[in-house]
Amino acid sequence: MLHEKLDSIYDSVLRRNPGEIEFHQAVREVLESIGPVLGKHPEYAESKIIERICEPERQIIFRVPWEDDQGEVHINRGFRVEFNSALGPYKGGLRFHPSVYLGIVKFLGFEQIFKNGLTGLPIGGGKGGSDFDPKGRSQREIMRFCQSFMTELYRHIGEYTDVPAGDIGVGQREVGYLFGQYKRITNRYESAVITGKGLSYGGAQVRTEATGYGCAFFVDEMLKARGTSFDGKRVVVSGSGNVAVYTIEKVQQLGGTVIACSDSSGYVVDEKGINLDLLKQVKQVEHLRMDAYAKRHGGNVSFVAGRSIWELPCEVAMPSATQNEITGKDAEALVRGGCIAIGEGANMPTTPEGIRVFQEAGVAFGPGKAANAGGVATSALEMQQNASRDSWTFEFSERRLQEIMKDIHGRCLKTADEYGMPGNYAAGANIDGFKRVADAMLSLGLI
Ligand SMILES: NC(=O)C1=CN([C@@H]2O[C@H](COP(=O)(O)OP(=O)(O)OC[C@H]3O[C@@H](n4cnc5c(N)ncnc54)[C@H](O)[C@@H]3O)[C@@H](O)[C@H]2O)C=CC1
Ligand SMILES: O=C(O)CCC(=O)C(=O)O
Repeated sequence: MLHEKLDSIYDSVLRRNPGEIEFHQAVREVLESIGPVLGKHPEYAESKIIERICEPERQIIFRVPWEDDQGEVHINRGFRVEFNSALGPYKGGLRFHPSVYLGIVKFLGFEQIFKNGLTGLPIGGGKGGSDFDPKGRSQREIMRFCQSFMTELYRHIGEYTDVPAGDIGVGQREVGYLFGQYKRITNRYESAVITGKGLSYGGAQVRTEATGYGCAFFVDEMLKARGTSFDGKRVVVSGSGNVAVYTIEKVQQLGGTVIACSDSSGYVVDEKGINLDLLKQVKQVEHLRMDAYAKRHGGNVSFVAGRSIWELPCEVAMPSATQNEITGKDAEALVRGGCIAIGEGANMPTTPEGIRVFQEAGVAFGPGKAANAGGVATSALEMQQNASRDSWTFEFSERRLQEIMKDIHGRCLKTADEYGMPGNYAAGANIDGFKRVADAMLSLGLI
Protein backbone atom coordinates (compact mmCIF):
# COMPACT_ATOMS: atom_id res chain seq x y z
CA MET A 1 0.00 0.00 0.00
CA LEU A 2 2.81 2.40 0.98
CA HIS A 3 4.76 1.51 -2.11
CA GLU A 4 1.70 2.00 -4.28
CA LYS A 5 1.23 5.47 -2.80
CA LEU A 6 4.89 6.42 -3.39
CA ASP A 7 4.78 4.96 -6.93
CA SER A 8 1.72 7.03 -7.70
CA ILE A 9 3.41 10.20 -6.35
CA TYR A 10 6.45 9.44 -8.51
CA ASP A 11 4.26 8.87 -11.61
CA SER A 12 2.64 12.22 -10.99
CA VAL A 13 6.10 13.91 -10.70
CA LEU A 14 7.03 12.36 -14.08
CA ARG A 15 3.80 13.61 -15.68
CA ARG A 16 4.02 17.12 -14.25
CA ASN A 17 7.73 17.62 -15.03
CA PRO A 18 8.28 16.01 -18.44
CA GLY A 19 11.87 15.56 -19.64
CA GLU A 20 13.44 16.75 -16.38
CA ILE A 21 15.43 13.55 -15.88
CA GLU A 22 17.82 14.78 -13.18
CA PHE A 23 14.88 16.04 -11.12
CA HIS A 24 13.11 12.66 -11.55
CA GLN A 25 16.28 10.88 -10.36
CA ALA A 26 16.61 13.08 -7.27
CA VAL A 27 12.93 12.62 -6.33
CA ARG A 28 13.07 8.86 -6.82
CA GLU A 29 16.12 8.55 -4.60
CA VAL A 30 14.34 10.30 -1.73
CA LEU A 31 11.01 8.47 -2.23
CA GLU A 32 12.82 5.12 -2.14
CA SER A 33 14.12 5.93 1.36
CA ILE A 34 11.08 7.33 3.11
CA GLY A 35 8.63 4.40 2.95
CA PRO A 36 9.37 3.37 6.58
CA VAL A 37 8.75 6.95 7.77
CA LEU A 38 5.25 6.97 6.33
CA GLY A 39 4.57 3.69 8.15
CA LYS A 40 5.39 5.38 11.48
CA HIS A 41 3.85 8.76 10.62
CA PRO A 42 0.55 8.40 8.71
CA GLU A 43 -0.07 12.14 9.31
CA TYR A 44 2.50 13.00 6.60
CA ALA A 45 0.54 11.07 3.96
CA GLU A 46 -2.81 12.39 5.21
CA SER A 47 -1.59 15.98 4.77
CA LYS A 48 0.02 15.20 1.39
CA ILE A 49 3.38 16.43 2.64
CA ILE A 50 5.35 14.50 0.00
CA GLU A 51 3.22 15.77 -2.89
CA ARG A 52 3.71 19.31 -1.56
CA ILE A 53 7.48 18.91 -1.11
CA CYS A 54 7.83 17.69 -4.71
CA GLU A 55 6.18 20.85 -6.06
CA PRO A 56 8.35 24.01 -5.84
CA GLU A 57 6.75 26.92 -4.02
CA ARG A 58 7.83 29.21 -6.88
CA GLN A 59 9.80 28.85 -10.15
CA ILE A 60 11.25 31.93 -11.80
CA ILE A 61 12.60 31.91 -15.36
CA PHE A 62 13.94 35.08 -16.93
CA ARG A 63 15.82 36.59 -19.87
CA VAL A 64 19.43 37.66 -19.32
CA PRO A 65 20.61 39.93 -22.17
CA TRP A 66 24.26 41.04 -22.16
CA GLU A 67 26.89 42.41 -24.51
CA ASP A 68 30.29 40.80 -25.19
CA ASP A 69 33.57 42.70 -25.61
CA GLN A 70 32.94 43.04 -29.37
CA GLY A 71 29.52 44.63 -28.81
CA GLU A 72 27.54 41.55 -29.85
CA VAL A 73 24.34 40.95 -27.90
CA HIS A 74 23.76 37.55 -26.26
CA ILE A 75 20.63 36.20 -24.61
CA ASN A 76 20.82 33.62 -21.84
CA ARG A 77 18.16 32.14 -19.63
CA GLY A 78 18.17 32.66 -15.86
CA PHE A 79 16.46 30.46 -13.28
CA ARG A 80 15.65 30.56 -9.57
CA VAL A 81 13.60 27.75 -8.11
CA GLU A 82 12.34 28.64 -4.64
CA PHE A 83 11.54 25.13 -3.52
CA ASN A 84 10.67 25.11 0.15
CA SER A 85 10.72 27.76 2.86
CA ALA A 86 9.32 25.80 5.80
CA LEU A 87 12.60 25.95 7.74
CA GLY A 88 13.81 29.40 6.73
CA PRO A 89 14.48 31.62 3.70
CA TYR A 90 15.23 29.71 0.49
CA LYS A 91 18.96 28.99 0.46
CA GLY A 92 21.15 27.50 -2.26
CA GLY A 93 23.69 28.35 -4.90
CA LEU A 94 23.68 29.62 -8.46
CA ARG A 95 25.22 27.53 -11.25
CA PHE A 96 26.51 29.08 -14.50
CA HIS A 97 27.12 26.27 -16.99
CA PRO A 98 25.84 25.62 -20.55
CA SER A 99 24.08 22.43 -19.40
CA VAL A 100 21.78 24.34 -17.01
CA TYR A 101 18.04 24.00 -17.67
CA LEU A 102 15.00 23.78 -15.42
CA GLY A 103 15.48 20.04 -14.69
CA ILE A 104 19.00 20.58 -13.32
CA VAL A 105 17.99 23.56 -11.21
CA LYS A 106 15.04 21.57 -9.81
CA PHE A 107 17.14 18.53 -8.93
CA LEU A 108 19.61 20.78 -7.12
CA GLY A 109 16.86 22.74 -5.37
CA PHE A 110 15.07 19.56 -4.30
CA GLU A 111 18.25 18.05 -2.80
CA GLN A 112 18.96 21.35 -1.09
CA ILE A 113 15.71 21.15 0.93
CA PHE A 114 16.82 17.98 2.74
CA LYS A 115 20.50 18.93 2.95
CA ASN A 116 19.62 22.22 4.59
CA GLY A 117 17.21 20.44 6.93
CA LEU A 118 19.98 18.05 7.91
CA THR A 119 22.27 20.91 8.98
CA GLY A 120 19.78 21.79 11.73
CA LEU A 121 20.12 25.47 10.76
CA PRO A 122 17.17 27.75 9.84
CA ILE A 123 17.43 27.59 6.04
CA GLY A 124 14.92 26.50 3.40
CA GLY A 125 15.84 25.08 0.00
CA GLY A 126 16.33 26.75 -3.38
CA LYS A 127 18.74 26.85 -6.30
CA GLY A 128 19.29 28.89 -9.44
CA GLY A 129 21.58 29.54 -12.32
CA SER A 130 21.90 30.12 -16.00
CA ASP A 131 22.94 28.37 -19.22
CA PHE A 132 25.67 31.03 -19.56
CA ASP A 133 29.12 29.52 -20.29
CA PRO A 134 31.84 31.47 -18.46
CA LYS A 135 34.61 29.49 -20.19
CA GLY A 136 36.78 31.79 -22.34
CA ARG A 137 34.89 34.92 -21.30
CA SER A 138 36.79 38.01 -20.14
CA GLN A 139 36.46 39.43 -16.65
CA ARG A 140 34.41 42.35 -17.98
CA GLU A 141 32.07 40.03 -19.88
CA ILE A 142 31.51 38.01 -16.71
CA MET A 143 30.84 41.22 -14.78
CA ARG A 144 28.30 42.41 -17.36
CA PHE A 145 26.59 39.02 -17.33
CA CYS A 146 26.37 38.98 -13.52
CA GLN A 147 24.99 42.54 -13.49
CA SER A 148 22.31 41.66 -16.03
CA PHE A 149 21.42 38.45 -14.15
CA MET A 150 20.99 40.38 -10.89
CA THR A 151 19.00 43.14 -12.60
CA GLU A 152 16.11 40.66 -12.73
CA LEU A 153 16.96 38.41 -9.76
CA TYR A 154 17.13 41.24 -7.21
CA ARG A 155 13.35 41.59 -6.96
CA HIS A 156 12.97 37.95 -5.88
CA ILE A 157 15.67 37.71 -3.20
CA GLY A 158 16.43 39.19 0.23
CA GLU A 159 17.86 38.36 3.62
CA TYR A 160 14.47 37.07 4.82
CA THR A 161 13.28 35.72 1.47
CA ASP A 162 15.88 33.93 -0.60
CA VAL A 163 19.66 33.92 -0.18
CA PRO A 164 21.74 32.69 -3.15
CA ALA A 165 25.43 31.69 -3.14
CA GLY A 166 27.89 30.03 -5.55
CA ASP A 167 28.01 26.65 -7.28
CA ILE A 168 29.67 25.49 -10.54
CA GLY A 169 30.93 28.54 -12.46
CA VAL A 170 30.04 30.93 -9.63
CA GLY A 171 32.80 31.68 -7.11
CA GLN A 172 33.78 34.66 -5.01
CA ARG A 173 34.40 36.91 -8.04
CA GLU A 174 30.88 36.34 -9.43
CA VAL A 175 29.30 36.67 -5.96
CA GLY A 176 31.07 40.06 -5.67
CA TYR A 177 29.63 41.31 -8.98
CA LEU A 178 26.16 39.99 -8.08
CA PHE A 179 26.22 41.61 -4.62
CA GLY A 180 27.54 44.87 -6.07
CA GLN A 181 24.65 45.08 -8.52
CA TYR A 182 22.09 44.19 -5.81
CA LYS A 183 23.46 46.96 -3.60
CA ARG A 184 23.40 49.44 -6.46
CA ILE A 185 19.82 48.69 -7.53
CA THR A 186 18.31 48.55 -4.04
CA ASN A 187 20.50 51.17 -2.34
CA ARG A 188 20.76 48.77 0.61
CA TYR A 189 23.88 47.23 2.11
CA GLU A 190 22.00 44.02 2.85
CA SER A 191 24.97 41.76 3.54
CA ALA A 192 23.02 38.56 4.19
CA VAL A 193 21.28 38.66 0.80
CA ILE A 194 24.01 36.45 -0.68
CA THR A 195 26.77 34.29 0.80
CA GLY A 196 30.26 33.35 -0.34
CA LYS A 197 31.25 37.03 -0.31
CA GLY A 198 34.85 38.26 -0.05
CA LEU A 199 36.15 38.93 3.46
CA SER A 200 36.39 42.70 2.89
CA TYR A 201 32.66 43.10 2.22
CA GLY A 202 30.84 40.76 4.63
CA GLY A 203 32.20 37.34 3.74
CA ALA A 204 32.93 34.70 6.37
CA GLN A 205 36.15 32.91 7.18
CA VAL A 206 36.14 29.29 5.98
CA ARG A 207 33.18 29.66 3.54
CA THR A 208 35.57 29.22 0.59
CA GLU A 209 37.04 26.06 2.09
CA ALA A 210 33.86 24.80 3.77
CA THR A 211 32.39 22.33 1.28
CA GLY A 212 35.69 20.52 0.69
CA TYR A 213 36.85 20.67 4.32
CA GLY A 214 33.40 19.55 5.48
CA CYS A 215 33.41 16.59 3.10
CA ALA A 216 36.82 15.51 4.36
CA PHE A 217 35.57 15.81 7.98
CA PHE A 218 32.52 13.70 7.10
CA VAL A 219 34.62 10.95 5.50
CA ASP A 220 36.98 11.09 8.47
CA GLU A 221 33.98 10.34 10.71
CA MET A 222 32.88 7.46 8.45
CA LEU A 223 36.39 5.99 8.56
CA LYS A 224 36.56 6.39 12.35
CA ALA A 225 33.19 4.62 12.67
CA ARG A 226 34.87 1.68 10.90
CA GLY A 227 37.89 1.80 13.14
CA THR A 228 40.26 3.39 10.65
CA SER A 229 41.37 6.84 9.42
CA PHE A 230 42.73 8.76 6.41
CA ASP A 231 46.25 8.01 7.55
CA GLY A 232 48.22 6.49 4.66
CA LYS A 233 45.12 6.00 2.48
CA ARG A 234 45.16 6.47 -1.31
CA VAL A 235 42.45 8.96 -2.20
CA VAL A 236 41.07 10.00 -5.60
CA VAL A 237 39.24 13.34 -5.93
CA SER A 238 37.47 14.27 -9.18
CA GLY A 239 37.30 17.90 -10.35
CA SER A 240 39.72 20.71 -9.57
CA GLY A 241 37.31 23.52 -8.70
CA ASN A 242 36.35 24.97 -5.34
CA VAL A 243 35.11 21.76 -3.73
CA ALA A 244 37.90 19.54 -5.10
CA VAL A 245 40.80 21.85 -4.13
CA TYR A 246 39.73 22.23 -0.50
CA THR A 247 38.85 18.55 -0.22
CA ILE A 248 42.42 17.75 -1.29
CA GLU A 249 43.82 20.29 1.18
CA LYS A 250 41.99 18.85 4.20
CA VAL A 251 42.52 15.19 3.21
CA GLN A 252 46.25 15.90 3.05
CA GLN A 253 46.12 17.56 6.48
CA LEU A 254 44.35 14.47 7.82
CA GLY A 255 47.11 12.19 6.55
CA GLY A 256 45.65 10.88 3.26
CA THR A 257 47.50 10.91 -0.07
CA VAL A 258 45.42 12.34 -2.91
CA ILE A 259 46.94 10.67 -5.97
CA ALA A 260 44.66 12.12 -8.69
CA CYS A 261 42.27 14.91 -9.63
CA SER A 262 40.65 16.02 -12.88
CA ASP A 263 38.74 18.48 -15.01
CA SER A 264 36.47 17.84 -18.00
CA SER A 265 39.54 17.38 -20.26
CA GLY A 266 41.07 14.49 -18.25
CA TYR A 267 42.88 13.56 -15.05
CA VAL A 268 46.40 13.76 -13.62
CA VAL A 269 48.06 11.04 -11.55
CA ASP A 270 50.69 12.11 -9.05
CA GLU A 271 51.54 9.05 -6.93
CA LYS A 272 53.47 11.12 -4.39
CA GLY A 273 50.40 13.25 -3.71
CA ILE A 274 48.93 16.23 -5.59
CA ASN A 275 51.06 19.37 -5.20
CA LEU A 276 48.40 21.77 -3.94
CA ASP A 277 50.37 24.98 -4.56
CA LEU A 278 50.86 23.99 -8.18
CA LEU A 279 47.22 22.94 -8.56
CA LYS A 280 46.01 26.28 -7.13
CA GLN A 281 48.37 28.20 -9.42
CA VAL A 282 47.22 26.30 -12.53
CA LYS A 283 43.50 26.27 -11.73
CA GLN A 284 42.70 29.25 -9.51
CA VAL A 285 45.25 31.80 -10.72
CA GLU A 286 45.87 30.97 -14.38
CA HIS A 287 42.64 29.06 -15.17
CA LEU A 288 44.46 26.46 -17.33
CA ARG A 289 43.45 22.94 -18.33
CA MET A 290 44.61 19.94 -16.30
CA ASP A 291 47.48 18.97 -18.64
CA ALA A 292 49.26 22.18 -17.56
CA TYR A 293 49.69 20.64 -14.08
CA ALA A 294 51.58 17.66 -15.57
CA LYS A 295 53.68 19.89 -17.89
CA ARG A 296 54.68 22.28 -15.08
CA HIS A 297 55.34 19.60 -12.49
CA GLY A 298 58.54 18.23 -13.92
CA GLY A 299 58.30 15.03 -11.82
CA ASN A 300 56.75 11.66 -12.52
CA VAL A 301 53.21 12.87 -13.22
CA SER A 302 50.95 11.73 -16.05
CA PHE A 303 47.96 13.38 -17.71
CA VAL A 304 45.28 11.03 -19.07
CA ALA A 305 42.65 12.37 -21.48
CA GLY A 306 39.28 10.88 -22.30
CA ARG A 307 39.18 8.20 -19.59
CA SER A 308 37.37 7.88 -16.27
CA ILE A 309 39.34 8.84 -13.17
CA TRP A 310 37.47 6.07 -11.31
CA GLU A 311 39.58 3.41 -13.04
CA LEU A 312 42.37 4.28 -10.57
CA PRO A 313 42.58 1.90 -7.59
CA CYS A 314 42.11 3.80 -4.32
CA GLU A 315 40.76 3.31 -0.82
CA VAL A 316 38.69 6.50 -0.70
CA ALA A 317 36.91 8.21 -3.63
CA MET A 318 35.58 11.75 -3.34
CA PRO A 319 33.61 12.82 -6.45
CA SER A 320 33.72 16.63 -6.46
CA ALA A 321 32.90 17.67 -10.03
CA THR A 322 29.34 17.15 -11.23
CA GLN A 323 26.20 14.95 -11.27
CA ASN A 324 26.20 11.33 -12.46
CA GLU A 325 29.97 11.15 -12.81
CA ILE A 326 30.19 7.68 -11.15
CA THR A 327 28.27 5.10 -13.18
CA GLY A 328 27.53 1.51 -12.16
CA LYS A 329 30.64 0.38 -14.08
CA ASP A 330 32.82 3.02 -12.39
CA ALA A 331 31.51 1.88 -9.01
CA GLU A 332 32.36 -1.76 -9.85
CA ALA A 333 35.90 -0.69 -10.83
CA LEU A 334 36.28 1.24 -7.56
CA VAL A 335 35.11 -1.73 -5.48
CA ARG A 336 37.50 -4.05 -7.38
CA GLY A 337 40.30 -1.56 -6.70
CA GLY A 338 39.78 -1.79 -2.93
CA CYS A 339 37.65 1.32 -2.28
CA ILE A 340 36.13 1.32 1.22
CA ALA A 341 34.57 4.81 1.41
CA ILE A 342 32.90 7.39 -0.84
CA GLY A 343 32.39 11.04 0.13
CA GLU A 344 30.18 12.92 -2.33
CA GLY A 345 31.49 16.50 -2.51
CA ALA A 346 29.43 17.11 -5.65
CA ASN A 347 25.63 16.98 -5.77
CA MET A 348 24.28 13.58 -6.93
CA PRO A 349 27.60 12.48 -8.51
CA THR A 350 26.74 8.76 -8.24
CA THR A 351 24.07 7.19 -10.45
CA PRO A 352 21.43 4.94 -8.81
CA GLU A 353 23.27 1.87 -10.20
CA GLY A 354 26.53 3.15 -8.68
CA ILE A 355 24.90 3.61 -5.26
CA ARG A 356 23.50 0.07 -5.42
CA VAL A 357 26.97 -1.35 -6.23
CA PHE A 358 28.56 0.51 -3.28
CA GLN A 359 25.86 -0.51 -0.86
CA GLU A 360 25.89 -4.17 -1.89
CA ALA A 361 29.69 -4.21 -1.50
CA GLY A 362 29.46 -2.72 2.02
CA VAL A 363 31.34 0.46 1.03
CA ALA A 364 30.72 3.39 3.41
CA PHE A 365 28.69 5.70 1.15
CA GLY A 366 28.45 9.35 2.27
CA PRO A 367 25.72 10.98 0.12
CA GLY A 368 26.13 14.59 -1.04
CA LYS A 369 23.16 15.77 1.04
CA ALA A 370 25.19 14.95 4.13
CA ALA A 371 28.83 14.95 3.04
CA ASN A 372 28.80 18.30 1.21
CA ALA A 373 26.45 20.11 3.61
CA GLY A 374 29.39 21.96 5.18
CA GLY A 375 29.24 24.57 2.40
CA VAL A 376 25.68 25.64 2.97
CA ALA A 377 26.05 25.30 6.75
CA THR A 378 28.94 27.77 6.68
CA SER A 379 26.81 30.04 4.50
CA ALA A 380 24.25 30.01 7.30
CA LEU A 381 27.08 30.96 9.68
CA GLU A 382 27.96 33.82 7.29
CA MET A 383 24.32 35.00 7.56
CA GLN A 384 24.58 34.83 11.37
CA GLN A 385 27.74 36.95 11.33
CA ASN A 386 26.15 39.45 8.94
CA ALA A 387 23.06 39.73 11.14
CA SER A 388 25.13 40.44 14.24
CA ARG A 389 27.66 42.65 12.39
CA ASP A 390 30.36 40.30 13.62
CA SER A 391 33.17 38.27 12.09
CA TRP A 392 34.57 35.13 13.59
CA THR A 393 38.14 33.84 13.40
CA PHE A 394 39.22 31.12 11.00
CA GLU A 395 39.90 28.71 13.88
CA PHE A 396 36.51 29.24 15.53
CA SER A 397 34.66 28.93 12.19
CA GLU A 398 36.49 25.75 11.26
CA ARG A 399 35.72 24.26 14.66
CA ARG A 400 32.01 25.06 14.15
CA LEU A 401 32.14 23.42 10.73
CA GLN A 402 33.77 20.31 12.13
CA GLU A 403 31.16 20.06 14.91
CA ILE A 404 28.34 20.44 12.38
CA MET A 405 29.78 17.67 10.15
CA LYS A 406 30.24 15.39 13.13
CA ASP A 407 26.68 16.03 14.20
CA ILE A 408 25.31 15.33 10.68
CA HIS A 409 27.32 12.11 10.52
CA GLY A 410 26.02 10.98 13.91
CA ARG A 411 22.43 11.79 13.00
CA CYS A 412 22.59 9.92 9.68
CA LEU A 413 23.83 6.81 11.48
CA LYS A 414 21.33 7.10 14.34
CA THR A 415 18.38 7.62 11.99
CA ALA A 416 19.45 4.75 9.73
CA ASP A 417 19.63 2.50 12.79
CA GLU A 418 16.27 3.67 14.07
CA TYR A 419 14.62 2.76 10.76
CA GLY A 420 16.28 -0.64 10.49
CA MET A 421 18.94 0.20 7.90
CA PRO A 422 22.18 0.29 9.93
CA GLY A 423 25.14 1.94 8.21
CA ASN A 424 22.97 3.29 5.37
CA TYR A 425 23.99 6.99 5.39
CA ALA A 426 21.86 7.75 2.32
CA ALA A 427 18.66 6.53 3.99
CA GLY A 428 19.63 8.26 7.26
CA ALA A 429 20.22 11.59 5.48
CA ASN A 430 17.01 11.42 3.45
CA ILE A 431 14.86 10.43 6.43
CA ASP A 432 16.32 12.94 8.90
CA GLY A 433 16.19 15.82 6.37
CA PHE A 434 12.67 14.87 5.30
CA LYS A 435 11.31 14.62 8.84
CA ARG A 436 12.59 18.04 9.82
CA VAL A 437 10.92 19.68 6.83
CA ALA A 438 7.74 17.60 7.09
CA ASP A 439 7.28 18.43 10.80
CA ALA A 440 7.72 22.15 10.12
CA MET A 441 5.23 21.99 7.24
CA LEU A 442 2.65 20.26 9.44
CA SER A 443 3.05 22.95 12.09
CA LEU A 444 2.71 25.79 9.60
CA GLY A 445 -0.71 24.68 8.30
CA LEU A 446 -1.61 24.15 4.65
CA ILE A 447 1.28 25.90 2.91
N1 LIG B 1 30.61 25.41 -4.15
C1 LIG B 1 29.95 24.88 -3.12
O1 LIG B 1 29.97 25.40 -2.00
C2 LIG B 1 29.20 23.61 -3.28
C3 LIG B 1 29.28 22.87 -4.44
N2 LIG B 1 28.67 21.65 -4.49
C4 LIG B 1 28.76 20.82 -5.70
O2 LIG B 1 30.14 20.48 -5.93
C5 LIG B 1 30.35 20.28 -7.33
C6 LIG B 1 31.51 21.15 -7.79
O3 LIG B 1 31.19 22.52 -7.56
P1 LIG B 1 32.29 23.67 -7.42
O4 LIG B 1 33.58 23.07 -7.03
O5 LIG B 1 31.69 24.72 -6.60
O6 LIG B 1 32.34 24.20 -8.90
P2 LIG B 1 33.60 24.79 -9.71
O7 LIG B 1 33.03 25.49 -10.86
O8 LIG B 1 34.52 25.50 -8.80
O9 LIG B 1 34.34 23.46 -10.18
C7 LIG B 1 33.73 22.49 -10.97
C8 LIG B 1 34.81 21.50 -11.33
O10 LIG B 1 34.23 20.36 -11.94
C9 LIG B 1 34.97 20.07 -13.12
N3 LIG B 1 34.10 19.39 -14.04
C10 LIG B 1 32.92 19.80 -14.55
N4 LIG B 1 32.43 18.86 -15.36
C11 LIG B 1 33.32 17.83 -15.33
C12 LIG B 1 33.39 16.57 -15.95
N5 LIG B 1 32.43 16.20 -16.77
N6 LIG B 1 34.45 15.77 -15.67
C13 LIG B 1 35.42 16.16 -14.83
N7 LIG B 1 35.41 17.37 -14.22
C14 LIG B 1 34.38 18.18 -14.47
C15 LIG B 1 35.43 21.41 -13.63
O11 LIG B 1 36.53 21.29 -14.50
C16 LIG B 1 35.82 22.08 -12.31
O12 LIG B 1 37.09 21.63 -11.93
C17 LIG B 1 29.01 20.56 -7.99
O13 LIG B 1 28.30 19.35 -8.08
C18 LIG B 1 28.30 21.47 -6.99
O14 LIG B 1 26.90 21.41 -7.12
C19 LIG B 1 27.99 21.14 -3.43
C20 LIG B 1 27.88 21.84 -2.27
C21 LIG B 1 28.38 23.17 -2.13
O1 LIG C 1 26.10 28.02 0.36
C1 LIG C 1 25.02 27.95 -0.19
O2 LIG C 1 24.04 28.60 0.11
C2 LIG C 1 24.80 27.03 -1.35
C3 LIG C 1 25.54 25.76 -1.34
C4 LIG C 1 25.00 24.89 -2.43
O3 LIG C 1 24.58 25.37 -3.46
C5 LIG C 1 24.93 23.47 -2.22
O4 LIG C 1 24.96 23.04 -1.07
O5 LIG C 1 24.80 22.73 -3.20
